[in-house]
Amino acid sequence: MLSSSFMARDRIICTSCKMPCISRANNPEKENSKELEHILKNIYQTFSQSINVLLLGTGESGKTTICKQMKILHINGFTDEEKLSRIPFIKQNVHESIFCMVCAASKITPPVEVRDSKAKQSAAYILQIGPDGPTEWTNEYVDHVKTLWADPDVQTVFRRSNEYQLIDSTQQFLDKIDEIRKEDYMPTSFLVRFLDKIDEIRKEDYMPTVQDILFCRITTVTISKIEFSVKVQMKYGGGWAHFCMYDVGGQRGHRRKWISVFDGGIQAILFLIAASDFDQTLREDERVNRLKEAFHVYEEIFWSRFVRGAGFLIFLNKQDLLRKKIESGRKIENYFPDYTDYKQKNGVNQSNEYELVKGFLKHKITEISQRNPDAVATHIMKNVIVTPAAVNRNVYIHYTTATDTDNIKLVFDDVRDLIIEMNVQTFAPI
Ligand SMILES: Nc1nc2c(ncn2[C@@H]2O[C@H](COP(=O)(O)OP(=O)(O)OP(=O)(O)O)[C@@H](O)[C@H]2O)c(=O)[nH]1
Ligand SMILES: [Mg+2]
Repeated sequence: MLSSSFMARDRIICTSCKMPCISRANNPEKENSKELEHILKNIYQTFSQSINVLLLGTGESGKTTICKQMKILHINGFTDEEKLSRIPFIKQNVHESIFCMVCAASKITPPVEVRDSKAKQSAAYILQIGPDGPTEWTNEYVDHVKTLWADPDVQTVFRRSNEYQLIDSTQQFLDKIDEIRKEDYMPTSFLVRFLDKIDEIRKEDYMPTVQDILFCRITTVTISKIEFSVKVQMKYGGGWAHFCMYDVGGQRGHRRKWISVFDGGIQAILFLIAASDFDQTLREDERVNRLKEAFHVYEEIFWSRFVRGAGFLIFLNKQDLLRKKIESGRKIENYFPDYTDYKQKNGVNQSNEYELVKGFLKHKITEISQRNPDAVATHIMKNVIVTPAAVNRNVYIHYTTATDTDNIKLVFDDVRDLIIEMNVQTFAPI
């Protein structure tokens, strides 16, 4: 938690004026002090200019999902028009999931044979459609998808999804069909969580829910910007802080565009790492472990001279999936052998494996952030990194589930205060 001297205790907010809005503390001793003048000036400056936050992280770490959450939390959610515009992506995600599993069945080692004759027919049908999906969602198509998803062999392929590239929202989209079919089905956002909504999705009047949108993966975004204002209350003043959040593509091919965003003056970086990625490989290079790549990229960005002045926050994201994996017996030490050593040192009084893994990932990040700059190698982004700058900054780590609005609301409240605090300190005298 934060230990800032600027954190809200005496909440003094001026309600009559618009942004930027600063009120003075009603404290006669302090009011005239130089220190208070200085603090107020710094707060004023922070509030009167936009705070640029850059979301970074490798492909599918959850950056776009965080932006969608900011829209829900700070900009009245999505309009009907925006929701409707997501339908093609949702349909594409459903097809991508099922097509991908059918293809993977014969390719993984050992392969999985789909034995049921009906499911076999469905698999052939889906394969013959190809990766782009059907031009129209007919009943025939939907029935084939459902047959496959219900098939135990396809479920086996699904459980082995770390051995090939499957999008994370697969289960959410495909699971819920039966629920939705029920007579007493209430389409609350909780129930409608993108599970096997396929019956629903094919309908002419289908309107995606916020949860559908959160779980929908949109591959086309390379750089997008979202602007919002949040109310901030601090000890000596408060007001509306204006945030500009930049969402960039995270796959290797997109990373060279990151530099153009750095040039705009970035006050804070939210670096996302999909914690559940430990047993998966990159979509763009199946020889490379996803989590190892995330750590490499983190290292390069952390030491980059381009972001020297920026505050740094790390989201260890996809905690829901990490927990599921660990609780189902997946072993992180098979991919990160140093976990065994960490466990021996730290696991004595710790029976909860998931908590230990969380601690281990945090430890890895701390280790990277404390490395001797001279030892920092450059990997993928060698054109961006010049000389590692002398960086002296704290590293703040949050465990997040980007698809959970409540979780992100809580985390962002902390992050907001921290970013403001970092920026107020930027103006402080040395
Ligand atoms: N279960 C779960 N799924 C998540 C979480 N965060 C993101 N996802 C899903 O992961 C997929 C990728 O998320 P995105 O937000 O598109 O990732 P990104 O970082 O923008 O990816 P690129 O744009 O390719 O760099 C989407 O299907 C999201 O719904 C999470 O915390 N839990
Ligand atoms: Mg994205």
